[in-house]
Amino acid sequence: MSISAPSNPSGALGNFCSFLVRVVVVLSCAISIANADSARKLLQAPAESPARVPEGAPPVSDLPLPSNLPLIHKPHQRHSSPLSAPTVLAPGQPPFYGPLITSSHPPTSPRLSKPLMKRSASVPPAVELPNIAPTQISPGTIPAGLAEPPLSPEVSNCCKRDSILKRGTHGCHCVYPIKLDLLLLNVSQNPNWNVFLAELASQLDLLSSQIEIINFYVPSLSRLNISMDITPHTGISFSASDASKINSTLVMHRVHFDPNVVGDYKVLNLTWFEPPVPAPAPIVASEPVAAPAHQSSISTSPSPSNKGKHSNLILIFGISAGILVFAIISVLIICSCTFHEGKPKASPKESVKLRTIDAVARAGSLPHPSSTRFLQYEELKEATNNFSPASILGEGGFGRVFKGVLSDGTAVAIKRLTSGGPQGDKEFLVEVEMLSRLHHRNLVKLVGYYSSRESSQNLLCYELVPNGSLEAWLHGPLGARPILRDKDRLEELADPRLGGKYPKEDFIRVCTIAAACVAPEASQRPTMGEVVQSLKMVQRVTEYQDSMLTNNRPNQRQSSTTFESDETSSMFSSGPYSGLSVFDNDNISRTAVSSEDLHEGR
Ligand SMILES: Nc1ncnc2c1ncn2[C@@H]1O[C@H](COP(=O)(O)OP(=O)(O)OP(=O)(O)O)[C@@H](O)[C@H]1O
Repeated sequence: MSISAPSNPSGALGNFCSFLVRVVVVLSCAISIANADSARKLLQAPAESPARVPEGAPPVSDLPLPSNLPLIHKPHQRHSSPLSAPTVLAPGQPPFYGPLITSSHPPTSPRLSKPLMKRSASVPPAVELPNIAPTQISPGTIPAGLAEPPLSPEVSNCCKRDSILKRGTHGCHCVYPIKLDLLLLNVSQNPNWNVFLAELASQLDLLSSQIEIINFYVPSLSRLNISMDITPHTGISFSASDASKINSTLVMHRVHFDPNVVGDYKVLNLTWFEPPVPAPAPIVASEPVAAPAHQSSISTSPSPSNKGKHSNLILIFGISAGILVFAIISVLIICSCTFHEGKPKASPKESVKLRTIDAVARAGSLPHPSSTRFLQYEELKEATNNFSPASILGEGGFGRVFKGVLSDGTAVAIKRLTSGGPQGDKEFLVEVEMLSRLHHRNLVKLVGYYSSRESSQNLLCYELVPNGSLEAWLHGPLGARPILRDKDRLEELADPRLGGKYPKEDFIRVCTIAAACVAPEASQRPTMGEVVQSLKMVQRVTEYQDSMLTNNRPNQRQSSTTFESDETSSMFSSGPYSGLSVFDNDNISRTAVSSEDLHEGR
């Protein structure tokens, strides 16, 4: 019994799985690209949409904004995350004067604060302010009679960029200030600067000690441009809300100075410094210069806005990862199911057989054929009575053949092959595989086999042919040939049931053909085509003679064109029987045989 192997289900499955995996990979790529695009858009959003109100400054964005609202610059960009790139504090509200960038001030005093100097390198010059341009008076000088503002004497190089030394502290205690430039419009001849600072501080909810004048500039007689550093009372920088509050208080003119001291004011610039926030990755999607120079910005890092973007990104990546994992698991499940469906379901009996074959294959270390039964050596040994000489059927070129009966009652002929070595083992198994697939009614069926590399035993088990071989029947002592060679014994070959009632001439002709077929040498035997032609001639001669007898026209036999004789023909063209022609007297020509007969093989 053979077990049909599946038509390579693993190959088709492999192709299917590979297709699905490709689909998943393509989907993943698409998702990644989409994510990257989303991320890029999110990252670029602040720079591309400068008019967007930052979520990070709700106190400011909620405020009613005056037309001359100065914008706040975000000085720190070097270490800032792109998500904390400058955002606009006052969308669509251009300042009346434009911002007064510190760098546009003439370098007057060496006491300009260090952050101011540094920032001038990275911030482009701003809009010119013709109304407040200096006229006759040198910057940093003060007209006679005008009381000079008390400049902060403390300058230190120990602080980092944009930070300044906090006044009144020991050591290098640096803080990030808010820099404020005010244009005082009506400065008295002898203003009390302490009163000015006190008024400013109290109306900004600050302490006087938090404000220090670091520079001044006199554009005209009664006007004075004054630069101040506002330092945080606690911590090292102002919070976004504190900065926004100071900004809005100033620009909305909620601060009122004594008209006898400095008069009204205009806010020229307010810059809020904060410590750089270390970014996890050097993402510099939006450089500081990318922000419009005329717009101040306020940004915190991380601001709530950026947190929101981060959470959006995390959400997108999370969903994408989830989809990817789900797709991969689905593909694996589908592949697994398809693979199990593609497997042939062997019957219990076949399973046992396959297990046996597997076990033997493992033991014998050679792949064993699965298309026929693997028989146990013990069974074969028992069937042949331990390969006793009495069981021998015959011996061929590859070993002896023993007669036996298997445990299930099947009569078999067991051919025990002589060892052919390792190569012989391999060839044996190949042959078994081939023989097991050959099925024909004229071929002896292979029942099973046994093979062991260790014991060098290879046995084939065939169906038993009970009546002996053809050769024995033809050439053996009781066979046909000895009788055919003796004309006196030919009658022994005729079926006794005929009782001698048959055409004797025809019988002789058929015996002649049979004798030719069992010639000792193969080269002397006729081909099958010749045998068929000869038998047909025998039949036609008989029919012709019958017809002649029926019509009572015996002379027509000689004139028949069907069976014209060439006088040289004989029944067989070669061999010892070539001269023997039982048809000679009948003038039967081989050319009378129809062409279709010639195509019949041996
Ligand atoms: N299936 C069978 N049933 C009965 N007898 C068999 C069967 N197979 C072989 N024999 C006997 O065993 C003898 C040896 O057969 P085997 O097939 O080994 O050799 P061979 O066919 O005669 O020649 P070769 O070795 O060239 O194949 C045969 O002559 C026959 O008598």
